[in-house]
Amino acid sequence: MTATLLDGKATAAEIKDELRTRVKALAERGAVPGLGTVLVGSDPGSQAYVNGKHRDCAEVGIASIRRELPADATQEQVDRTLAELNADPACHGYIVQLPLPAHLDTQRVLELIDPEKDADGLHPVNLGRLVLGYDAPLPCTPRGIVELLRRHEVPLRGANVAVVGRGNTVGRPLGLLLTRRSENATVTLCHTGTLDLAAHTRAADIVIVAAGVPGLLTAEMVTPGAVVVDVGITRVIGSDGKGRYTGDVAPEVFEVAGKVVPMPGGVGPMTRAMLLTNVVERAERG
Ligand SMILES: Nc1nc2c(c(=O)[nH]1)N[C@@H](CN(C=O)c1ccc(C(=O)N[C@@H](CCC(=O)O)C(=O)O)cc1)CN2
Repeated sequence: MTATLLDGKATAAEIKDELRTRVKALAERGAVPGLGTVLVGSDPGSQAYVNGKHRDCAEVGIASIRRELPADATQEQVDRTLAELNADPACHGYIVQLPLPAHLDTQRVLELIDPEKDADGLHPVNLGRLVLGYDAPLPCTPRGIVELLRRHEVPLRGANVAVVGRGNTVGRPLGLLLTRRSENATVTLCHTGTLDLAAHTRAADIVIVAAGVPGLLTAEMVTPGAVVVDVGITRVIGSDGKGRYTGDVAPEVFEVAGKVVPMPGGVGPMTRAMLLTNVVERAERG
């Protein structure tokens, strides 16, 4: 048996089509949603991701606002840039591309984003709102995973879900999303302190791996027919000396699982689509 692939790229394209219609409706009311990005330094990977976000904006009709600072930018310069975006009425939401250079205080930077303009949904106020079940921009990767599973009719209600990884951007908020009444899944949040990881993943209907450990999830750790979601994305150097990205799911898992969200082509494109969704929703609220 080979698993059915849940295509994040195609699903993200569908979502972008829907967003294009919503953006047109906003334009008829004289409102153009705007997404801002703040890039500090010239890391090629981060530049590529930021360029991708602006390409996505152009595709759906969202206005792009780009702020670029040198790698040696001071904390003050960054703070000033965020204050400008917070005050800019054309900017409905923005993100600070991570990781930031080591001399900058990432937590301070994230906290300086106006929570109402937090397109990544990572501000402590918005994570707190998620805990309390209040309306808030949702973190893009967890939201993208839930949306992809929903659109591919993977039942969540009553499902046993093992989430591997307790990071603040994926694992922890994903546990919160999946246990909302609207999803009603039962979540086991596994991490480096988990004693018998395989026992938890084998007991799960859905296994979501966001550990950043290439090949961590092997075939013996998955019950036949389970749904597996690969969130891992680690840059490795192949035997040919070339760099490439690899996920957390070992290739043999595809022979055991019923459905797999692969990397590439799964969670990454959905994360990008959810960023656009957060900005359009913000603009629709006026
Ligand atoms: N402020 C943020 N910084 C970072 C985030 C984020 O969500 N917000 N995530 C990553 C980088 N990132 C977006 O910024 C991102 C990474 C990967 C993908 C993606 O689509 N990946 C492809 C595979 C790799 C590739 O082709 O480049 C895939 O999964 O198919 C999208 C966005 C860190 N920083």
